[in-house]
Amino acid sequence: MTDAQSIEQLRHIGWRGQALPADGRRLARVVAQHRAGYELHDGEQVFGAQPAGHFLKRGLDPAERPAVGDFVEIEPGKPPHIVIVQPRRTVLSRAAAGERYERQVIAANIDYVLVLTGLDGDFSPARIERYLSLTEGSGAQPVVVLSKLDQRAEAAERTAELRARLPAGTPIHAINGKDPASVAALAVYMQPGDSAVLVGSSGAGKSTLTNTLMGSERMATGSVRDHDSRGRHTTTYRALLQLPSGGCLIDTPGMRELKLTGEENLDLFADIEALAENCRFADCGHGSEPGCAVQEALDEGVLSPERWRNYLKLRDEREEQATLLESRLRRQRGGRPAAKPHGPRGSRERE
Ligand SMILES: Nc1nc2c(ncn2[C@@H]2O[C@H](COP(=O)(O)OP(=O)(O)OP(=O)(O)O)[C@@H](O)[C@H]2O)c(=O)[nH]1
Ligand SMILES: [Zn+2]
Repeated sequence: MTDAQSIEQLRHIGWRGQALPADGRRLARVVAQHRAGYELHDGEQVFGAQPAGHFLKRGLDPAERPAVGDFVEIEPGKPPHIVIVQPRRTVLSRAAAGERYERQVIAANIDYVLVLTGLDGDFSPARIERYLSLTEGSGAQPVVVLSKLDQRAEAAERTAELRARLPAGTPIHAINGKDPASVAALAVYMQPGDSAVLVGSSGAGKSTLTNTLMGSERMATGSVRDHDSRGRHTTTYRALLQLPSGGCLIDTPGMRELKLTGEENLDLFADIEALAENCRFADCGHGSEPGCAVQEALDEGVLSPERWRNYLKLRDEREEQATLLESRLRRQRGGRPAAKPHGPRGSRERE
């Protein structure tokens, strides 16, 4: 570690603050969390650190502990200690598995979630919608990236199909992940102070895109690693990449296991929920009920059956999760019933 930290350097690890910490503390970003402690990046190098005692207190909300993506203030020492977690600008989280209900922070301070899908056999609007619903409420902006533009004749139709289906304003980019000129369109999401994560199924082209984004710098680092004992540096190497465009790309294993938590709003389907408000019966099951606005929209081709099915699937999953969440909260409170996140609607005909 050098003496003075530069704000310029911190911008390249995604920091957007104005004032450096006082009292001899330094600023760094959490890039990985292990049982044995944290791995931090200070804009220059990666090093290990321990949380200060107050983070280990029993009963502390786990969300208050340092998490991947956090900017933390550290006190020097061997090892250095994390004393403060700076306020988060965004939080990607999920309900943690386990006996007690807990929210687990997957990554903090992520500005853009790049949802990567191939225009080939990987193409699935339903899966894209699922990823988009995961970012709802996080503060991070989702960006849909379609790879393999060079490979598929039907690329234009698929892109158009998606544009018509997703909420207006969702950025969609079709690219060839191997071509730097094509990938350059994504640089707007990776400027100094920006942090992006890349999600998508295996084979979608995440590594290919990452390599192209990194350009020659990544290749240089890659060849160094090849002479290294592989594995040992892998986490460090992958966890936070400083991009030539000035921003950074964070790669955390947690991002690949995102699940719906029961708290999503499904804002993405606001039009369907508005449509259902027009059914004759307030508790319409949208099956064979008379006066069902959803069936009418399906019949008229205004609503696509595929999108309707995906909405139902995500809604059921959300309700299942919400029930689980409620029973966990009740157990935690010792048997007292909780307010239901999504209560049943009254069975009555509308006026
Ligand atoms: N032609 C073409 N091929 C691509 C493109 N993007 C990825 N590929 C190819 O698709 C295959 C899978 O790409 P990867 O980058 O390894 O995919 P990944 O998402 O990192 O996959 P995992 O590591 O399994 O998660 C490779 O053979 C790439 O060369 C693209 O835009 N155009
Ligand atoms: Zn209905």
